[in-house]
Amino acid sequence: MRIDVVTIFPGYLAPLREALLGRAVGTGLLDIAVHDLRDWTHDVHQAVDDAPYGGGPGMVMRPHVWGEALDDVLAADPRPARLVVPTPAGRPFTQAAAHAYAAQERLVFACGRYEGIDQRVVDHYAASMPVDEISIGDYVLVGGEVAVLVVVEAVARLLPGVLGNPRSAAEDSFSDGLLEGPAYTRPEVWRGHAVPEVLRSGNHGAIARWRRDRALERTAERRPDLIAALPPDALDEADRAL
Ligand SMILES: Nc1cc(-c2ccc3ccn(Cc4ccccc4)c3c2)n[nH]1
Repeated sequence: MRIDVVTIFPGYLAPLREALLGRAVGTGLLDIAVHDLRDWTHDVHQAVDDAPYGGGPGMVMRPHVWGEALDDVLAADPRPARLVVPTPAGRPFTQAAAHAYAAQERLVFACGRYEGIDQRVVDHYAASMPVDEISIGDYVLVGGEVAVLVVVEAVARLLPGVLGNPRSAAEDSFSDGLLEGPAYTRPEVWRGHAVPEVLRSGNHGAIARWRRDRALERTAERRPDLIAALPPDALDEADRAL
């Protein structure tokens, strides 16, 4: 998979070169290119923003610089691409979206700053390619870069060979629609807190049941919306007895 990121703060994307993702890039599983939007400005001030039409606070990113940048970035590789634009007003980015993105040959991320990017940029490219405006949560960031780090990590970990242990991607949170339950490791007792007995019993049936019960309890308590969204046949009799 090829990933391009266009931003006025390329340094913000440095973490993509670290650890797991860094190795994925090094082994050719992932090809990441970060581009400085200001490379496509022509004025001495390298202006990328201007006052919003209709008034209002802050500045908006000008369409023509984005158009020149995205035209060049898209033309640099023949693979079909999906343009992803983080914004507070976007559709929620979910694990399902991460799986959909992991199946893409190429993702191009446009990182806005200020009050966002002139809407005509999204409208223009949406006429010739898939474009997603996405939100990573109901809180307001200062720009799109952190959202891109989140999305790239969530997607890259699903790519075969990126994670050391492929099982965990298939069985992690949200894969069965529930939150992950509690996890424990040595020592058996830490500051007076013992590991739940069942986890040391070797009884795999009881362990699976206990883990499912803890995941159901946690999900019902913290994310009742996920319980409500489960398909009717998702909960068995033992689940309902909880
Ligand atoms: N989930 C999520 C995404 C963002 C996000 C993404 C891109 C940008 C570009 C500029 N801003 C700042 C901004 C503040 C207020 C209104 C509009 C834009 C961004 C915020 N915040 N929260």
